[in-house]
Amino acid sequence: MVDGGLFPAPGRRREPAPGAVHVPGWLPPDEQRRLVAACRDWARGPVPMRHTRLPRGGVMSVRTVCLGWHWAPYRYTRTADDAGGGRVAELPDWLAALGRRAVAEAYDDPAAGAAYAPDTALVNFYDAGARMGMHQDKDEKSDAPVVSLSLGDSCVFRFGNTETRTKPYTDVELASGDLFVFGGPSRFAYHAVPRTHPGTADPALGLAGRLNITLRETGLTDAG
Ligand SMILES: O=C(O)CCC(=O)C(=O)O
Ligand SMILES: [Fe+2]
Repeated sequence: MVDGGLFPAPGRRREPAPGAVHVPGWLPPDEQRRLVAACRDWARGPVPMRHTRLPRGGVMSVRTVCLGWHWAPYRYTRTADDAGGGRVAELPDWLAALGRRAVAEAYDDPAAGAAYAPDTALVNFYDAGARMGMHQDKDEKSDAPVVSLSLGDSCVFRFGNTETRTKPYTDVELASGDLFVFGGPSRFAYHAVPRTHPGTADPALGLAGRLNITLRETGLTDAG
């Protein structure tokens, strides 16, 4: 099932699963442009954007660069040991603040927003053929929500359940500027990006492809 129909009204919240909230058109165009520019900066280093290698030999089709903590399957470290060894860039305060606003508005809960303290961001770039298989975000030692921001080409975002990587799931269309937050009973739900829709980005954004930023709380400290 596709959630929301052809032309969902910007800003209307919907909840494909308990604790999973989709806010279409959350980021206005100027904030989208600012984020695209920031992603370009982060992709330049100190750690390069790379196709993540999986332990069984696979290579992810998306390219990823991380802020705050570096994710490589299946843990977080401060240095990018599978991508040149550099120390990851800081997660900027303004991005954490955007995450707090996202949680507050998605859940209509200012206290939940104020309590949110993301310390890592994964920035994924999808070219026309890239996708992401069904997985859980479960390397974090915190059950705080994941905040997802989408830019550029729209995609199909498959949002499932916590038990299996199969049905029941809901296929949600994520477009540029959309916010998706998953926490509470949906925090560890399986999800995927089976495909993007190449060429659907607004040319004014200046991005060919899709960017997705997820903010997370790792629950980690440098003390280990
Ligand atoms: O690209 C997306 O919308 C989802 C990305 C994702 O699931 C992840 O980075 O773990
Ligand atoms: Fe994920």
